[in-house]
Amino acid sequence: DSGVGKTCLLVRFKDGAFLAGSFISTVGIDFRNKVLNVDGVKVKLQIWDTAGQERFRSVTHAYYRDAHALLLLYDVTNKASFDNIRAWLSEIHEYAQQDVVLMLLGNKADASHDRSVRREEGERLAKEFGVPFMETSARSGLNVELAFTAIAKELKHRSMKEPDEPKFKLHEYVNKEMKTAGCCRS
Ligand SMILES: Nc1nc2c(ncn2[C@@H]2O[C@H](COP(=O)(O)OP(=O)(O)OP(=O)(O)O)[C@@H](O)[C@H]2O)c(=O)[nH]1
Repeated sequence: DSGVGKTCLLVRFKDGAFLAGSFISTVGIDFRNKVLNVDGVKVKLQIWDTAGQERFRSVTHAYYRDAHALLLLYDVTNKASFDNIRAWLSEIHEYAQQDVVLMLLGNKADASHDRSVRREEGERLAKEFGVPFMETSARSGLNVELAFTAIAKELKHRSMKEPDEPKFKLHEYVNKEMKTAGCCRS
């Protein structure tokens, strides 16, 4: 949805900074590239930042088809954005590739006073749909690197398919990383 923090999350990942100040809603679509080193291999991520506003829906639909991965965000301070996740998931099933890598993110985890969606609710929804889940914060940086790195690892493993290499398991990787970091790394 609009305002959940998609642009801020991407800017935090790309530039390591938080876009404070007034909220400038994305018009249509935007993108940023970032090159990551994944286990000694350079992986270039081209990350599309969609507009959450309803009036841009037809523009954003066009980009689902070519996406290798989708990060689906809601805002933990905005219950409606959480409730809308089911509708976004059905859009994804309609427009995206069947084997698209999906991850559910509950953003603005820093905003504890305004929280209206508990972490357990996010976990439950993610489990229901079989997608990895974590809470993030573009403001504090919580789990931002982890979310994008996990996606990059999955995409790298899919594209390289080394015969002797064990299959990368995104779910397990995310759960393990969250546990070792006590779920709260920035
Ligand atoms: N507290 C807090 N505020 C955040 C966080 N991420 C984004 N915001 C604020 O939420 C507002 C919206 O952020 P954007 O990143 O522009 O939202 P968006 O999802 O890209 O919105 P659209 O472009 O309209 O789809 C801004 O005022 C941000 O400062 C966060 O992690 N914590």
